[in-house]
Amino acid sequence: MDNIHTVWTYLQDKFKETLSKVSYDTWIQSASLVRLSDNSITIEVPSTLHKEYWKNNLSTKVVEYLYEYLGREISPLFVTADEQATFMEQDTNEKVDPFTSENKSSTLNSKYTFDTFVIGKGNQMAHAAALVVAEEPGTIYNPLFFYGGVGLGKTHLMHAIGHQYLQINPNARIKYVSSENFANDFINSIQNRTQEKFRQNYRNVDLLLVDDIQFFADKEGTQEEFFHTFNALYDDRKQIVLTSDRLPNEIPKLQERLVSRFAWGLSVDITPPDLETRIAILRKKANAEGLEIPNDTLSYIAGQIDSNIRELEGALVRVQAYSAIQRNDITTSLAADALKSMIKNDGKQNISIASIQQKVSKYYQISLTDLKGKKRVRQIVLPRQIAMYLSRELTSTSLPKIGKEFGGKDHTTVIHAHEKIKKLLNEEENGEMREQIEEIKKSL
Ligand SMILES: Nc1ncnc2c1ncn2[C@@H]1O[C@H](COP(=O)(O)OP(=O)(O)OP(=O)(O)O)[C@@H](O)[C@H]1O
Repeated sequence: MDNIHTVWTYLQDKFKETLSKVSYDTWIQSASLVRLSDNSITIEVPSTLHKEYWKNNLSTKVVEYLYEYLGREISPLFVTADEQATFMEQDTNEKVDPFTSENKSSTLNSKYTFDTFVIGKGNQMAHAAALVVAEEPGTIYNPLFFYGGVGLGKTHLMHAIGHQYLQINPNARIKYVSSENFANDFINSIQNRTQEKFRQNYRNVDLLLVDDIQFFADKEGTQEEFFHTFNALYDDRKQIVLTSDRLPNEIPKLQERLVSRFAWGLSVDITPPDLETRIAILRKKANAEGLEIPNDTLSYIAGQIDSNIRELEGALVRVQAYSAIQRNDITTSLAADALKSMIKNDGKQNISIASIQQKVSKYYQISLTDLKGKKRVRQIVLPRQIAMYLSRELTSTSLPKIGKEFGGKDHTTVIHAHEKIKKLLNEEENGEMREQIEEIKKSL
């Protein structure tokens, strides 16, 4: 039977024969075959830039090669890692790919393993807890709860637990889902009167991984259902792993009984990586993709992107693509050029948090010390939240870093401020506030 690995190896070999080394390294090495069915395949690529390239330059070849190998016409679909994550979640309840023998792990991203995870100060404890849970599930830390800012490796660790668990128990039933997909599955099951199937799907598993549970906020029916799912699995001593961008008690409108259950196990935060860890992550990614990048260039890139690992990876992809397009080796000056255009593209590089703070404090006539301080009076709190909102909207700075710039506040305070101002701006009666914010923006 055709196996996803052999088909991918065949395609890789064919491309190796026809492409130059640098093209092969840039486009093929960075991709992976994530799904194979009777008449289609899905290839995961690192970015939209790669996706366009595959579509325009490589897709005809894929069809041709697969026809040669499989004797039938197969249409290729290209997805970025983010899109793939969504597909995976949507797919978990339904199809079983007849061509792979790895159905149990089909919901796990093969790149997110313990082997590819770099340990640093900010994630050491989370990593250790993840390993314990993978090896002794359902006993010591149940549930295991990871929380922290965007793109810091929570999902990666979750998948790593799944892979490790499967390695030890090859027949284990594992389910990975985002909280949004859990909610969608639940709603669909009500609409289609398939609630029993839904329950079986979620309760007959050995390991349940639920990502981004902050999106349970405000979804009462889903919380109710999740409460029962949680209880059934917990009583059965099945391991549950959850992630969120904040602690359970900071998730608005999360039922108290869920908050308290989530606290039964272990909650561990993941904080942004220091420079050394960022360099180590870049080095590992570069090695995995067979890229030769001098150490000073790796340090340069790591120095530019200082908090979010997803962005750090994006920067590496950009540098890699830039070098392939320019047909030049990767050097620090090439990286600087590549990243300059990246930063220019999102238009966020020129505005600093300090300038936002200055303009906002001047506009509302409060001191900078108050703006960054802890006073809770309305005349100060609102400008402070507006300044945080603008910092999030107009700069690429991570949430924890914004919090730090505002007198060492937690990233959840920034999330809260951003959400609050966004909501106020959407309310019709707040026209005056919209104008004020526009005026501040113009002055920046
Ligand atoms: N310590 C690490 N070592 C290697 N790669 C990492 C590490 N941490 C994160 N990454 C990589 O960074 C990217 C983002 O990580 P991930 O998706 O796990 O973040 P997250 O915390 O779940 O973010 P979000 O809150 O947006 O869901 C992934 O490609 C992941 O492989």
